[in-house]
Order: sequence, then C-alpha cells, then structure tokens
Amino acid sequence: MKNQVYLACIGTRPEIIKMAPIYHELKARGDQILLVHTGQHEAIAEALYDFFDMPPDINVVLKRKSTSLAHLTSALLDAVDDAMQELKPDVILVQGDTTSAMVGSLIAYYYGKPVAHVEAGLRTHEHEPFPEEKNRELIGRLAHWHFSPTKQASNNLLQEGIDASRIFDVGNTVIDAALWTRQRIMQNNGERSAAMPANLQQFELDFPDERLILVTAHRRENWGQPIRNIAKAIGLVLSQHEDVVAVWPVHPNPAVRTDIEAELKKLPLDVRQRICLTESLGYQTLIALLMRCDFTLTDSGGIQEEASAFGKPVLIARTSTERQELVDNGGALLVGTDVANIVAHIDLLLENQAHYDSMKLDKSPFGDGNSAQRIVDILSNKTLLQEQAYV
Ligand SMILES: CC(=O)N[C@@H]1[C@@H](OP(=O)(O)OP(=O)(O)OC[C@H]2O[C@@H](n3ccc(=O)[nH]c3=O)[C@H](O)[C@@H]2O)O[C@H](CO)[C@@H](O)[C@@H]1O
Repeated sequence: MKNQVYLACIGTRPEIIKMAPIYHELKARGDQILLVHTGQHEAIAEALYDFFDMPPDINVVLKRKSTSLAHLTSALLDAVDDAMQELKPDVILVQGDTTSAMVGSLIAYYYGKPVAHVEAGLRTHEHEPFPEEKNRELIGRLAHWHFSPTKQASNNLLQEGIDASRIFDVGNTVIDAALWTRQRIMQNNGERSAAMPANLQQFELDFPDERLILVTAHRRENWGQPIRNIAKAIGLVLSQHEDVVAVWPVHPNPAVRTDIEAELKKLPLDVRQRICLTESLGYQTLIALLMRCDFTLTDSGGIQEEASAFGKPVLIARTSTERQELVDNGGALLVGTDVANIVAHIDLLLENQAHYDSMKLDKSPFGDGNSAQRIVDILSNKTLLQEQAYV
C-alpha cells in the first residue's frame, strides 16, 4: 500500500507555530509532509520556518492588488490550486481559521482529497472575529478529521451535526510547540539572547528583577481607541507601581504602533522608560518573556494558550473569547478594553497574592504537549481506511 503524502497549507504566524509539531512528528515516523506557504504573512513567516526547521516546498508570493478579502481569497485559490497540481498530495492539513486554511480546505474538496483540520471547533457564536468565525464554520463543513483542542470545541462541532466518529479531542499543538521551545531556551539561552532586538536586551539589563507584564494587542476589533485605552491603562498602573515594568511587542501594522506611541508619549519619562515597545518578536523571545513575566494582558489567542502552559495569569483584552475554558478554569479573566476596568484587574493581581495564586494554573486546559503525537496516531490509522473512500 502506498504511503500517504501530506500537504500542509499554511500562511500565518500561528499556523506555522501550531503546525510545526505535526510536521516533525510525521517526519520522525518517515511520512512525507510537504508545505505550501500561502504568503498571507510575509516577513515574520520566514524566521519562523527557519526556527522550526521546516522549509516550504512552495512559497507563494502574493501580489496584493488591494486589502480586499475577496481578492486575497481568489489569489489564494489560484495559488493553492497550482500547488495541488504540482505536489499531488493525498491528505491536506489545515490549521485554525485563516483564509489560507479555508481555501486549502475548499481546494482539497474540489480534488476529492480528505482534509484534517487542526484546532477545530473554536467558536464565539458571534459575528466577530471577522472573517475567522465563518472560516471555522466553513472548514468544519469540509473537513474529514476534526482535531479539536478541548471538550468544549468538540461539543461545538457535535452541535453542528458533525459525526462524533470524526471528532478527536487531542489538545492544542501550540502547547507542544511552547514546551519544546522552552526546552530549547533552557538548553541554549545564548541563542535566545542573540535573537532579541537590541532595545529589549538593554531593557532586560536595566530591569532584571522588576515585576513584568507582557502586553500584546493586535486584533482588528481593538484597533484605534481600544488599543489606546490599553496603553493608557498600562501607563496608569506603572505610575502607581515603581517596581513594575511592561514589555509590549507591537504588531507590524503601523497604525497600531502610532496609536500606542501617542498615548505613551504623554507619560512622565521615568514611567515611559519602564515600558519597552518592541517590534514583533521571534518565537523563542516571546516564549522566554512568557516564562519570565508575572502575567499577561493580551488579545492574542495563542498567547492565552501558551501562558496557561506556564501557569501565568491572563487578562484578556476582549469582551468575548473562543477560549472560554481558560476563563472557566480560573486562569484568565475577560477584562475588555475599558481603562478603569483594566487598571482595577491589574492592581488586584499586583496587590493581592491570594488572587494572583488563584489564577496560576497547574495544568493547561489546552493540552499536555503530546497533541501532535495523538494527531499522527489517528491519521496513521484512518488514512488507510480513507484510501478506499477517496481514491
Ligand atoms: C482576528 C484574530 O484574532 N485572529 C487570530 C489570530 O491568532 P492569534 O491571536 O493567536 O495571533 P497572534 O497573537 O498574532 O499570534 C500568536 C502566536 O504568535 C506568537 N508571537 C506573538 C507575538 C510576537 O511578537 N511573537 C510571537 O512569536 C505567540 O506566541 C503565539 O504563538 O490571528 C490568526 C491568523 O493570523 C487567526 O487565525 C486567529 O483567529
């Protein structure tokens, strides 16, 4: 019986991080895994492929005529179609909820090839995040294997009528990636330091022992005033607590940086100096910061998951989340983007040790670091059955 050829269709930072453990698990077992990078993220993607040692077999260079989603979708349909014809895979792997994942699933369907959806079943049941929520639903209709990270995600799929035999509660591969990266940092801290931006290196020297808040905010729904509110809240907190510093890796979108800087420049110099705004960070630097920080204020999905693996409390700068498990387990609080509310929640974490301890989880609800192994075990068994159905 011929070996399956897998094709992962990925294009953004979280997809690369969350696909890496599966890529290496398949390789370790001697399976053939090919990669098409759709080009949805450009600059930050290349460094990640290097870090995870997973060179794409096809690198799509997107010629963006506009920022229109329809244009992105049509460009990706053409590009992934070409990749399918060239690489002739048997199984398509997609991750999450991006346009790349949605297009990869649709093309696979057109070619009659089965789709394995990694991180299946996340839902807000709202219009937001746009267009990710609908991408998730569409991929859910097209996928053959649904690798859900939690019971709640599995239940979402069951409620949409997906057959239980196709849903596998395997945990989230982001925990595999985060624990693997922590190990790599512990074995070679020099590599991590070399990869850090100069201003962050200096900041670490200037503030080695202060309590540290890791801040990130990039979601479209938070652009503009909400991000300014987050910056204002951080400024207020640091004005009240001289032993607290913040590191804020800023999303590549220039409008986001302008808004943050507009707020931070209003602060007195001694407070402003305790906030390190950096460019978007390499993965191991980000993980090292998560290991070092006291807690994180973030609207990122991946960072919520990773923080839970390191027992770090999370304040979520959103009003709803598709990762409610962490809130239910007590590891995170939805604090929105109102200045006073954020300040009150940060103060509580800084001043009330019992509250802080209650938000430190021993165990992540998102996985134990063995998700890729489970996924590949399942694919290895089921792909044999699938050959009958699809070939
Ligand atoms: C609209 C929206 O909300 N979309 C979501 C968003 O996913 P997210 O919220 O998880 O995305 P981010 O926060 O960008 O990435 C997280 C990963 O990046 C690492 N990281 C972060 C900062 C840094 O400086 N260096 C890093 O290495 C970090 O540790 C983590 O693993 O975008 C995806 C498509 O882009 C969507 O599919 C997903 O719905």
